[in-house]
Amino acid sequence: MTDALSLLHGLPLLVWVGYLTYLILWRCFLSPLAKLPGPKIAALTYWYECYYDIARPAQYAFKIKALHRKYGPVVRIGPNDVSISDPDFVDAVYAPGPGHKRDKNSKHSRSLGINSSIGGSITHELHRNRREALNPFFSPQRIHRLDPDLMSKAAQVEDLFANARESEQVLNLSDIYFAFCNDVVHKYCFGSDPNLLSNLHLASARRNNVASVLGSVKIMFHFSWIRKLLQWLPGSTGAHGMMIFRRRIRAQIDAVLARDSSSDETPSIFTHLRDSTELPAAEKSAQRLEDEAVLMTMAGTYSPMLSLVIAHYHLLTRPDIMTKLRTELGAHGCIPTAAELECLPYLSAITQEAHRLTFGLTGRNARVCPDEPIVYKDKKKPEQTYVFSPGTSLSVSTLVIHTDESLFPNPWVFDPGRWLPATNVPAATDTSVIKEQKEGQDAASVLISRRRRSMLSFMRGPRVCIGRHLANAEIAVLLAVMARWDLELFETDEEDVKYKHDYHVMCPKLGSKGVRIKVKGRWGV
Ligand code: HEM
Repeated sequence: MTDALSLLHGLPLLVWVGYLTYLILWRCFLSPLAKLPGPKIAALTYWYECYYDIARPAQYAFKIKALHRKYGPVVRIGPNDVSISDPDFVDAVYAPGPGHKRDKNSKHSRSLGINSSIGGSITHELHRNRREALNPFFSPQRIHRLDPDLMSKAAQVEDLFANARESEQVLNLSDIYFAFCNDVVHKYCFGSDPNLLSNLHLASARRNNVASVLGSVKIMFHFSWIRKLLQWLPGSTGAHGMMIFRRRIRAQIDAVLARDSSSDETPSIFTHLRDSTELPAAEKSAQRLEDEAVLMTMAGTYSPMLSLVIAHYHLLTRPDIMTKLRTELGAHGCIPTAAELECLPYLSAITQEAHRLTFGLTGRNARVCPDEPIVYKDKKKPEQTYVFSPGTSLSVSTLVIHTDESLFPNPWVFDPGRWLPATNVPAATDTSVIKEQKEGQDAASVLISRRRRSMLSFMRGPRVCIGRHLANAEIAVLLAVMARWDLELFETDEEDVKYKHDYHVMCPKLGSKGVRIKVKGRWGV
């Protein structure tokens, strides 16, 4: 009897040991993925991933790049994670075309804790239904209706520059652009302008709060179970920052749900979701709408702010680029509409280059095909074919592609010329260009369209960033504003804008205060 009892007590331990042995054997030696090149022993230890992600987030993406250099285009980077570095394989992973499904990797997607948002939707079908409800708000035509809002916010930015010139005050562009994007997206979501641009101290606090949320993403990625615990520890963790952020958003959602359509002053994205007759009730619960709004406001504020400060930093350090932009804008006395600005080739090239060096999402943004194998053929070794079975987590690293020297020579240099035909005549010996060239198409266009196809800033396929047209409209208008002012950098250098850490989005040197400037005057006046 005693023997039987002690056996029973030892059972949980036995089950654990058995399970761990199974994991180690399967993941390291028996699973089809174990045969891939890459850090095999490292893949054995889940802790290796944690170490790189949490202790050395700066190095993680660079580590993947180094692994590709060593092993080639296919590398196993985690127990169930395969990284591919071939730009021509981007669409097979992210945009396979109609009839093919791509789920998200549930572990990767839960690190922000907004599981019921569109971005947190794991399965292809659930994501499609949520996306359909939001799509009408994000077409280029619909975004251009926001021109009056963009113009009035741009005028506010100009007032800030004018006042700072008078008072010789130092301005923080990161705070200003954060506030600008926040006001625009908040009004679109909820119908009212929070006017963060009128309170730059608050904008700075909110920007730092979002940065602290992002700073904790890697810890949450590996230890999502401690979120609940950490959020009650004030100050020290991003989890607490997220709780504060969520409360603010929840108050907006509760206010929307408390009203009905007859009392809405301005229709907005969330009044539309509330009144939708197509969405089932569960999709309109306060909790789900809160998740959706947290994603929308966070993504709609922080990411375009990053592209804007990167563009502006380089315009201020590279007078040749600023001169070309001013020449292109020269004919326009007042700020043209976003639609007009987006047709300007040099301005669009600056935008594209800023997106390239902002890198979109820097972490592993994997896709899982649930129902069919994905086949990859190595171009350099035609005899080598990889077949990834359904359920394999595949990702293409933005850092690896955006700094691929064969696509973007001198990749860390900010060079809008990469996106313009006149400055991109490929060598006559470049047979890959010749092969791709269609009748009547010049070689430069082939090269540029290959670069465009490889860009991952907004991702590709059915989960491509829904806010990309809004982001580009905001950037176009603010680039036109930048060109009208003579500014100089204040205690800011490249370390304040360069990719140093991977916190889901790129993060410059820790402790950076942002891009700061002094206003010398109106340009040309
Ligand atoms: C330069 C600015 C921006 C960048 C670089 C960017 C980048 C991205 C990327 C890479 C994704 C794909 C995420 C994934 O695969 O999980 C994404 C999705 C998303 N973005 Fe953006 N974004 C930007 C601006 C915006 C703006 C202005 C909004 C707001 C209106 C926004 C809202 C969203 C939403 C809601 C999703 C989820 C879409 C889905 O899952 O279908 N983004 N963004």
